[in-house]
Amino acid sequence: MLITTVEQMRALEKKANELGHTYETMMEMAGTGIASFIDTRFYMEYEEDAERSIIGLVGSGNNGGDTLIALRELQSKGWTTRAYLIKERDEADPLTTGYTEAGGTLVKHSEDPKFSTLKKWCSEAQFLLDGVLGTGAHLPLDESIRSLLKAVNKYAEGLVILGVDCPSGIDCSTGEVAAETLHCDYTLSMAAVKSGLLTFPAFEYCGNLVNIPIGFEKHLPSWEEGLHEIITPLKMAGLLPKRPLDSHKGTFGTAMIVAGSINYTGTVLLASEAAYRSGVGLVRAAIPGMIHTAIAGAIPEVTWLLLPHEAGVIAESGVEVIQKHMDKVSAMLIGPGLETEETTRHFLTRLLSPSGKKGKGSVIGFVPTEPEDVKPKSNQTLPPLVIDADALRILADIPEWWKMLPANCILTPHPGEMSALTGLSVKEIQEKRLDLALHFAKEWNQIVILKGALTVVASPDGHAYISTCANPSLARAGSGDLLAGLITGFLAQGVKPVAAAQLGVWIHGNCGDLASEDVDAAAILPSDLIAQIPTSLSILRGLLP
Ligand SMILES: NC(=O)C1=CN([C@@H]2O[C@H](COP(=O)(O)OP(=O)(O)OC[C@H]3O[C@@H](n4cnc5c(N)ncnc54)[C@H](O)[C@@H]3O)[C@@H](O)[C@H]2O)[C@@H](O)CC1
Ligand SMILES: [K+]
Repeated sequence: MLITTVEQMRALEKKANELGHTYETMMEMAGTGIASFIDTRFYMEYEEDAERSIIGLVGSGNNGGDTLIALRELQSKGWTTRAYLIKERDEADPLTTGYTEAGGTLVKHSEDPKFSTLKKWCSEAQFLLDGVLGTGAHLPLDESIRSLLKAVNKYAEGLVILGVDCPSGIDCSTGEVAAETLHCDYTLSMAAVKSGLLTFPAFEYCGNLVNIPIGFEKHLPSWEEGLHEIITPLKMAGLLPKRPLDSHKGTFGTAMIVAGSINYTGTVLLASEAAYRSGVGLVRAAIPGMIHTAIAGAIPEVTWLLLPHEAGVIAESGVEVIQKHMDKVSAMLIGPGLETEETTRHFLTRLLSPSGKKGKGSVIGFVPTEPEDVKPKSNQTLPPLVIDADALRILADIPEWWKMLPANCILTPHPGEMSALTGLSVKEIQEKRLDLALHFAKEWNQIVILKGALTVVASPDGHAYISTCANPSLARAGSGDLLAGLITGFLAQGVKPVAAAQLGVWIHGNCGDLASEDVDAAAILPSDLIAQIPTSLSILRGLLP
């Protein structure tokens, strides 16, 4: 599903119109598409004709036009339909006459100044189509529209509300929301979701997003170029790595998880288990050796690489141990629970960069058996990387840190880490999530996953992919380890970085939705989310032909 700004959409429609796919045709397709979605989606639930009753709120613009056509089509499919005209439309408007000729009932607000008909209709209907305002809306709302929406808010309780293109009262460019806006159960987006809806609080009013094609695809074959996308399960299913029957563990790669410290042990387990459950052949966790006994029994499948430590954090000389064991590692996650001590900073910079300077710190406790004179390999020899959590914090303190990284690493900052990396405030970041993620992905030449509700995956090529998952069960310590582990697991199986990032983000969000289906989200732990990965994967595979 694609995302457009209002300007992009207008330009596309104009071009299609010039090429002979007229505005009238697009509106006809919009209206019939809405009707067929509603009829198909709700047919089984509301089989009795008497139960299939819908009111359309019809505004004066094209959004109202879409709505009249949809009502006409539903009327001819056997629904009981009623059109409530907010403002006068032209007497000779063919959309109005087409609707009444199909047998539809129509009332004008001027004939119902106290909304008594509206109230009665609401009490008799199951569905409400909100076609008051579309992309032409500008706030503040006129008093007439405010009073109408207020009345509907009062009378339409319990109805299934479907927004035509957007919930009326939202500015589709800025995302600004009028207080009277109806909370929709579905938003039926014409051709693409309008970008303003993918901001808060606008998104909270949209319900489920549905795409309604308006038929300009064949006239504008390259219309999708340059548009951002919503991460959809259907697309994700196509990105899953294949599982050939004659496979062996080597077929699915090896993920190395460089993580953990004396204070953060569980993080290693969460990331490692998530990587395994993504389907990877082997997970090797590179940890400060002293925490091994505490966690080794927790997941029998994980293999370990014990690194030297200083007071419980990975020590600089861990670099040589890792470099000796890179054979077959097909993706690496660095960061969860590392902490940011001096020796770990040196460890990270030397691991990432051939020019990383040796630090002065001494190694206490574990002494590596590997020789000390192994030269750091060029950073270009590192496998695909995911950089998360404390590794991001460490990098943030290094001027032009991104130059130390190979291109196309996956960085997974939450807004606080993004703030450390960019020097911007969390507020500034949250206000312009999409723009900033794209800006910095390009500047750093890295894939940026800006986490949080409506997570953005921004690629350095200027494309962004947005998750429409907004589930508070994901907002908990440890949830990020799960995401980073999943992505690393997919990378290790050979999935391309931008695809692995999207797969991880979708499955992570879906695990939150699955885990909170029948229980309170407040009680869900990241380990409950991990338990949902197999179900989530089978949902995706079930979508494959
Ligand atoms: N242009 C096209 O080719 C297509 C447009 N489509 C539909 O058309 C919509 C856009 O149509 P329009 O440009 O006519 O815009 P709208 O249907 O959003 O309505 C604009 C009208 O609302 C009034 N208005 C705007 N802000 C207001 C406010 N705050 N208070 C009171 N009145 C206000 C304007 O004066 C104008 O009369 C889309 O959202 C979509 O539903 C679809 O039919 C597909 C094709
Ligand atoms: K609308």
